[in-house]
Amino acid sequence: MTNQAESIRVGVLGARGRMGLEVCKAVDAAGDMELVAMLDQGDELFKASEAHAQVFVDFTTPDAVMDNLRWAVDQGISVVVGTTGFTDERLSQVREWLAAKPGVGVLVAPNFGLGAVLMMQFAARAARYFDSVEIIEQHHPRKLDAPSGTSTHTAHLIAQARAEAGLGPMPDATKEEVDGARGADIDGVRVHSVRAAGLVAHQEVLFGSLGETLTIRHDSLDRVSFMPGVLLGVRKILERPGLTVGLDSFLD
Ligand SMILES: NC(=O)c1ccc[n+]([C@@H]2O[C@H](COP(=O)([O-])OP(=O)(O)OC[C@H]3O[C@@H](n4cnc5c(N)ncnc54)[C@H](O)[C@@H]3O)[C@@H](O)[C@H]2O)c1
Ligand SMILES: O=C(O)C1=N[C@H](C(=O)O)CCC1
Repeated sequence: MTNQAESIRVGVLGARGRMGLEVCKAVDAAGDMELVAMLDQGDELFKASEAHAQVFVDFTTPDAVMDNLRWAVDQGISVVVGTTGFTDERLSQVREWLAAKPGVGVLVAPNFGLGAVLMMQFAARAARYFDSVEIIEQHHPRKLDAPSGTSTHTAHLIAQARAEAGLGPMPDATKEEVDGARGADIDGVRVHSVRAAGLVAHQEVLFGSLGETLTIRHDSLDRVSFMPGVLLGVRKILERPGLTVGLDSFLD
């Protein structure tokens, strides 16, 4: 049963989108949360502060998210962000805004699937033991960006682990005859983006070494897979001022 006195007041941005609709349902069904605002493109953000939202959940677009974040942080509203497109420059900008608002928290998580978080952790752990690694991410064809936020984050983690282990570039004698044939180069890791009807969100990390390969794969078969992670973010963000990147540190 909802205890109104302790409920977290949540506003959803991108509420009419694929993820936003799912988040509204999950927040509405959570006994410890109250859905106080459902906003999409064209709606005025001040409606959420009028509704006294304590936390925003943003699943909008890479073009929209920074303006939303700026406004929320200025208003003292903490934000759980699933929207992709976060470069190092964007993260530095958010840190700057937060420096002026010490009580406010922002969580930017490239993937809220708990299995996906583990897949990234396992990939980072395996990285030092293999000569080669490539990432194949697969998504539905209405996705606006490539490569995915998850694959970019995974590539950063792998590159960091390889650098810490003193590994050099991967063996690869191939001359690319057609641009793009070898995928995108993210921190020295090749990332291949597949878009096909019927898919939701999937990623394989393929490692190779002498006479063996290791494949780590995660599949989100339905957008409900992201909801436990989103709700965890909402529950924890009010105790986590400043910027947090990735859901990892919110897990026990
Ligand atoms: N982190 C994760 O676990 C995760 C999971 C799924 C999707 N995503 C990301 O979330 C984002 C949204 O994905 P989606 O599939 O729901 O997209 P979508 O296109 O279905 O939904 C986006 C919604 O945002 C709305 N919107 C656009 N500008 C807005 C603004 N200024 N204010 C409020 N709403 C605005 C659009 O009208 C649309 O309804 C993408 O960046 C996607 O990559 C992240
Ligand atoms: O459907 C999407 O869009 C997704 N985007 C995220 C990404 O870019 O990694 C997470 C998975 C779903």
